[in-house]
Amino acid sequence: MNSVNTLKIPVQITNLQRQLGGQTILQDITTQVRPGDVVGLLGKNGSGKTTLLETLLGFGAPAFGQCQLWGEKSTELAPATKQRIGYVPQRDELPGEMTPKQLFDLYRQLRPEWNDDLLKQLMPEWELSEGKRIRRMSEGQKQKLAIVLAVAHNPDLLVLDEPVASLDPIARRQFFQQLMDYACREHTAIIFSSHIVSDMERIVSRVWCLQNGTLTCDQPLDTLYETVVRVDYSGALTDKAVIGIDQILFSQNSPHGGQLVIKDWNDAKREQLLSLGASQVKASGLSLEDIFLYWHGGTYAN
Ligand SMILES: Nc1ncnc2c1ncn2[C@@H]1O[C@H](COP(=O)(O)OP(=O)(O)OP(=O)(O)O)[C@@H](O)[C@H]1O
Repeated sequence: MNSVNTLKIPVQITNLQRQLGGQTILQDITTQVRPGDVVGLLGKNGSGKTTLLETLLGFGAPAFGQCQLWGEKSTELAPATKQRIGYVPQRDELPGEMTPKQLFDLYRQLRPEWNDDLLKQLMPEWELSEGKRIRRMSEGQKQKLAIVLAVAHNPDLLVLDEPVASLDPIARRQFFQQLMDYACREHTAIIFSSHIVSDMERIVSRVWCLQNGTLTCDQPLDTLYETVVRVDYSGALTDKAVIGIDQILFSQNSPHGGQLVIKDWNDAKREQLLSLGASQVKASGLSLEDIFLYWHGGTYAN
């Protein structure tokens, strides 16, 4: 890739390995995020999501490989490049003794692209008061304020680590609607992690899935829907025969028929099933939540 191209790519991660406390937390991650991409980062507790988001933002150096934002090494970003980023950390890092108004006054000085119009729209929409001390706010109110602060300077890259964990269902819906409007309007690259997969499904264009620090899925959401499917079939397919089919995430077989969940579903796999003795092969789509559950072993999937 030439340097002109990397300048246009908000996030480029190459062969990333990160170690913490002598342990390898992230390994072999190579991926990128382009302008307008909305990436949903999924993974079980402890799979490395926060570590990945913090590393790509330059809060800590990789043991191997690198993260670049618009062609600059994340750990050595120029001040002007930092201004292009909005970040909502997983833990509340707001100064409790300040009010939102005092914070806004401060940020307005520091951030040239500060957007007071957006603030005027978001504060009442989210029922936030400018004069209330932050330490007196509820967790959800603080989370909303952190989101407002992250978007109010019109960033080109927005990174949100569990941004909706404390929000009520109405606020969550509002947040996703606003994020969607924002992404369409500004062509901003967005990466966010969440355990609420059904919400994520409404908005993401791409899915990253981390398993023990490895990116095992990095695909457009549409591709996932098309290629990870539940297959119902009639006929006697033995467990032994099923083992010969690549990328099976789940299987339940009886002498009369059965059900499989398969990755990378395509016509060749359909033919393979037919040649093994299956008939009436019918593939149907899955929700992102079910895809995620099957991807992790399927124990609790429907
Ligand atoms: N400073 C640290 N030193 C050693 N290990 C750490 C440190 N920070 C995190 N880890 C470990 O790294 C792994 C990944 O943690 P991380 O917080 O990135 O996971 P996560 O996917 O964000 O989890 P969750 O969904 O619970 O927020 C965990 O096993 C955690 O214990």
